[in-house]
Parts: sequence; structure tokens; C-alpha cells
Amino acid sequence: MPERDVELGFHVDDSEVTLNVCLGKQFSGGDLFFRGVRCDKHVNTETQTVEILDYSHIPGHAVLHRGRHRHGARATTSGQRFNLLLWCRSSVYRELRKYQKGFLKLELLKREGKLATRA
Ligand SMILES: O=C(O)CCC(=O)C(=O)O
Ligand SMILES: [Fe+2]
Repeated sequence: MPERDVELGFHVDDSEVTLNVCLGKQFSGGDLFFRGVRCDKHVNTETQTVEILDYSHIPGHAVLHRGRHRHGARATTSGQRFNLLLWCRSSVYRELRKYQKGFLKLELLKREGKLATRA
């Protein structure tokens, strides 16, 4: 019976950027798989061939990836793997995204003629 995560299913992180540092020890398996970036609405849509990226951890090396990059970790098949995960969040970026979405909605309403605009 495993005491820790064996594998990590397909997911996105609640981060802008994730730093994943492989601290060791000796192991096999545990590869990361990346499957493209999506917005919230399309996070479960199909993967295109060009988006398929697999990565094998190397002790002492780190991976920096976008939190929104869809990914998961395959099972560690032998040994022990220790990774340090750092989720980096930006409140400024998140605020800006909210305004951006608001502006986009306004633009759509204008285009559809549902919003009065000055000549
Ligand atoms: O290496 C792992 O087991 C964690 C992978 C992951 O979810 C990540 O890098 O955000
Ligand atoms: Fe993750």
C-alpha cells in the first residue's frame, strides 16, 4: 500500500507559474505529461498532436511551467521520488484578467448592437 502519491491525474494548477524541482532520490517512472494550454471553458477539450509533450524528471533539475498548462504525473514505478512544488500566483495578473474579460464582454455587446454607443 503506497504511503504517498503514486501518480497525479490530468489537471491544471491554481497558479500562474509552477516550479517543480526534482530533489531525487533514485527512481524510475514518474514522467510528467503536458497537453496544451486552455482557458477555463475549454480545459477538457481534445489534445492536438503538436501539444503532446512528455518530460522525464532528472534529480537536481527543475521544470518551470504555466499553471494553466494541462498536465499530470505518471506513476513512479520503482524507488522514491521527491519533488518540491512551488505555486506562484500573481494577484495583479488575476485582477487584470477580470478587467480584460469585462472589456471583452462590453465589446461583444457593442458589436451585437445591445449597447448604446456615442457616434
Ligand atoms: O512531479 C509531480 O509529481 C507533480 C507534477 C505537477 O503537478 C506539477 O508540476 O504541477
Ligand atoms: Fe500540477
